[in-house]
Amino acid sequence: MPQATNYDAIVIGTSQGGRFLPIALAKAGRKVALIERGHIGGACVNVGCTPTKTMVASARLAYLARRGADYGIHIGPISVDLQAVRTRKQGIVEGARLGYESRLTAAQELDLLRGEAHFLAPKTLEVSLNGGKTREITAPLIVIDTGDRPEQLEIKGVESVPVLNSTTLMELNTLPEHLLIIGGGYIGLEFGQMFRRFGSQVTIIQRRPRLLMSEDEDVSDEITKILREDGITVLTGTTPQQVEPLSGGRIQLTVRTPQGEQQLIGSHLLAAAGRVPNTEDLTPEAAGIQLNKEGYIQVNEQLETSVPGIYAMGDVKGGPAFTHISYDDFRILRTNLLEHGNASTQGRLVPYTIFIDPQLGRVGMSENEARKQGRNIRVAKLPMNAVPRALETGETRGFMKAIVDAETQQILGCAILSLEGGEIMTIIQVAMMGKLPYTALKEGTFTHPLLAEGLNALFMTLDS
Ligand SMILES: Cc1cc2nc3c(=O)[nH]c(=O)nc-3n(C[C@H](O)[C@H](O)[C@H](O)COP(=O)(O)OP(=O)(O)OC[C@H]3O[C@@H](n4cnc5c(N)ncnc54)[C@H](O)[C@@H]3O)c2cc1C
Ligand SMILES: NC(=O)c1ccc[n+]([C@@H]2O[C@H](COP(=O)([O-])OP(=O)(O)OC[C@H]3O[C@@H](n4cnc5c(N)ncnc54)[C@H](O)[C@@H]3O)[C@@H](O)[C@H]2O)c1
Repeated sequence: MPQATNYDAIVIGTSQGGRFLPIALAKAGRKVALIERGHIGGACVNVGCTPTKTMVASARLAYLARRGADYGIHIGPISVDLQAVRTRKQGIVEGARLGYESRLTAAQELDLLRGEAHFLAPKTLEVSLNGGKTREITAPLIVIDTGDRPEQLEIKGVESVPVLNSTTLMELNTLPEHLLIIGGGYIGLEFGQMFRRFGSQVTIIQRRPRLLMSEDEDVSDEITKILREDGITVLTGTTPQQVEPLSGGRIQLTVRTPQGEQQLIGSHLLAAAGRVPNTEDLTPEAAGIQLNKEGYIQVNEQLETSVPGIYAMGDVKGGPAFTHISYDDFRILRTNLLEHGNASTQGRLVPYTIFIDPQLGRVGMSENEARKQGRNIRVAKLPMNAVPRALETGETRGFMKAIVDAETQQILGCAILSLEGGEIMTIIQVAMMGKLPYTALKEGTFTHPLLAEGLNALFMTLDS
């Protein structure tokens, strides 16, 4: 093998964090190698946020079209062309990917290596290039942004049936007649509602007692009610036992429910039971990088691994798995590596939005978390049917809820289950960032009739 090429920095993975950091390092005059084995842009652009939210938009249109008559608009029978939905999705994904690719290839002092990285030693990597050759490269600074992938199902008989995951489900050209979904988390819920709206029968099988177990009970319960209203079968506290193929390509799934064993028959099976980190192929053990028991890379608050000079960002380090967190990891590393700062993950707000309809926008503490910490709290809650904008648009499902510190009047967190719940949550997040007391939102003048105006009424519920 030829001699190793020396770089100032190596970044592995081109996701939201991984593609910005090498550009910033290169702009600062460092000689940088960026390695990517798959599509440029990582999971978010190619198989995550971008394609799903594009398809969620198609599904919402189908939903609204079916509700046309409620608004006095008659448009005839509705049909869904899944191939056209997919083509629209592919166009948006490819456009985004090409944009990222051209920015990376145009960057000076940056070598984009298309292949898979494996550690040979703490500061040395071998890259198996996509063309078949290998290269050895070294750098004093290495940043790992290799992400994660769908976890495979461990159910008796699983090898005897085709199992879809979040990536392959989006490549179907024909609509599943009955989609069985294992897992009642983000992916199970977003795809469950999407395919129900496209016209599939959908059953969600959730092992834990509630959907979205880390949310408060009232949030989980309201979401379950909404999904059931939409015609989705939601089975909670239910464990898949065995799966087997039936004639005609159908699939039989035996589950243990709180009421006893039950047989479900579906046309397709989706694994949405969590994700596992992309660490095996990376051979981090060759560098002495410590992993936790689930295989995630252990980092400190500055994102440094157990090996000095090697950092990890994004999903591969465990914890909240969102694109904006991967991007914030980039900010931390840029501050510390290029600006002599001391940024850390400590105390950062982790907002997120689940793109069901109505959306669930969440930030800060849940009521359960605040009570567990023994905080003296007050809880503001308002059903969406008390908000004029929701009534006018016919989108009254859900509620707004905020947790307030009874002594300081500061907002500790919120759950907004509403049309554009993510945007409304962000208004509260900004108030939290500015450390405003809840009274500032209670008394603020907001445009009538916006959904945001509902924040006045939400916090007024604390007057009584
Ligand atoms: C269906 C779905 C929907 C989602 N929706 C949202 C959403 O709406 N909002 C949101 O915030 N988050 C969403 N997420 C989560 C989001 O996609 C991830 O949190 C985000 O992509 C994490 O980025 P990352 O930095 O960890 O790297 P990733 O995006 O996981 O990218 C890692 C990259 O590293 C490459 N790689 C891996 N190993 C190697 C190796 N050894 N050598 C070379 N390259 C390697 C991979 O090919 C990949 O391109 C969704 C995820 C999924 C699956
Ligand atoms: N809108 C968003 O931001 C968004 C959307 C999609 C995915 N994501 C990210 O992707 C990650 C992965 O999503 P996910 O939904 O796969 O995982 P998840 O961890 O959110 O949910 C998995 C669910 O499957 C259940 N489960 C696990 N094993 C099971 C089994 N054998 N039978 C039945 N149920 C089982 C779990 O109880 C859990 O509720 C999320 O944590 C999230 O960070 C984010």
